[in-house]
Amino acid sequence: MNIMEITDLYVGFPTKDGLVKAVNTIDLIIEEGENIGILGESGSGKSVFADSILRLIKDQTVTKGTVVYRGQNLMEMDKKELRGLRGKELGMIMQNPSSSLNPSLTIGNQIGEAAAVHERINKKERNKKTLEILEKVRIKNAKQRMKEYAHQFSGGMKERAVIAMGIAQSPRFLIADEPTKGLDTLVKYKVVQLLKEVSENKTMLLITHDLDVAEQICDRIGILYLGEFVEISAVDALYRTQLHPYTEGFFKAMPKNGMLPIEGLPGSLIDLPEGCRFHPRCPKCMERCKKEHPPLYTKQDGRKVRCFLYADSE
Ligand SMILES: Nc1ncnc2c1ncn2[C@@H]1O[C@H](COP(=O)(O)OP(=O)(O)OP(=O)(O)O)[C@@H](O)[C@H]1O
Ligand code: NI
Repeated sequence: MNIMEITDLYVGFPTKDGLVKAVNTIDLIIEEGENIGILGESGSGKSVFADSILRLIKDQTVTKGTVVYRGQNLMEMDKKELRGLRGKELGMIMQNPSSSLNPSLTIGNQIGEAAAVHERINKKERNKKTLEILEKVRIKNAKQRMKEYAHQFSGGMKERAVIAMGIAQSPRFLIADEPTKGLDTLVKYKVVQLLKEVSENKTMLLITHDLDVAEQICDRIGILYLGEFVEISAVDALYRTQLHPYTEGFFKAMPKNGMLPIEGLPGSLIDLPEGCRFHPRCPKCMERCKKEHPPLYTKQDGRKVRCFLYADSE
């Protein structure tokens, strides 16, 4: 069953230099229970995409398209309805724990607040619930630690606290933006284990740069380039073979694959490259790619790829 259907999603930021087309355009169907990864280099639009689903983007932004979550179009919902869904149905694990944790509130208070938004519960119940959540994200000595402040927490512990806030109301759908960023290998591994646990029986949209993290957590992956998907595929198939030349480059740029950078720089989001957006950097560029914008082709095995090399494979 589909839990979310995203159609023609577009997000543009008006700036003095022109319209920054950060998401342009995304179609994606997410099935209930799956973990879907969104990968792409810095600036490809991952965070804007995630934020736009929850309508966390400022009002003056130009947004188009529909995001239908369990039959309701989030883009047309009024703010009050939307607030009712956030946290309870749609949980968010924000990028950057340092800015999403309030330095002047204890960790316990913040999680308690996140847990009790829609419920009138007394202090004792609230503390009990907070303790349960902290234990769920495996923060040791939770009773003591809930009285502490963010600055007393290590990087890994802060990430756990942010995850705790995201899952506080047991949402059905979790969005996690770079939850392993800046963590060293061992801590990262533990956070990955935790994300696997907390996403059981949930749907999760995970944003990451990290191919190892995505491989461990996700069932399916979408690769973003300049605000659009260039490839969407099941994890196993994708890690065996990459179809799009950009995806191939992205994999080769990973440290364990030789760290071979993709030549050139991503084009401008204000003046998007004509034709295929990747063509100026593509080692396999053909004449057609310079003029025509390729659609997302669906291959017989279900993999999707936005590249004319696969024009005959549908
Ligand atoms: N408020 C804004 N006004 C103008 N441009 C913006 C705004 N917010 C984001 N952008 C631009 O949109 C593009 C996509 O940004 P986004 O944060 O989604 O990238 P990302 O893929 O999440 O990158 P990272 O991996 O570094 O987190 C970037 O070029 C960014 O500069
Ligand atoms: Ni981001």
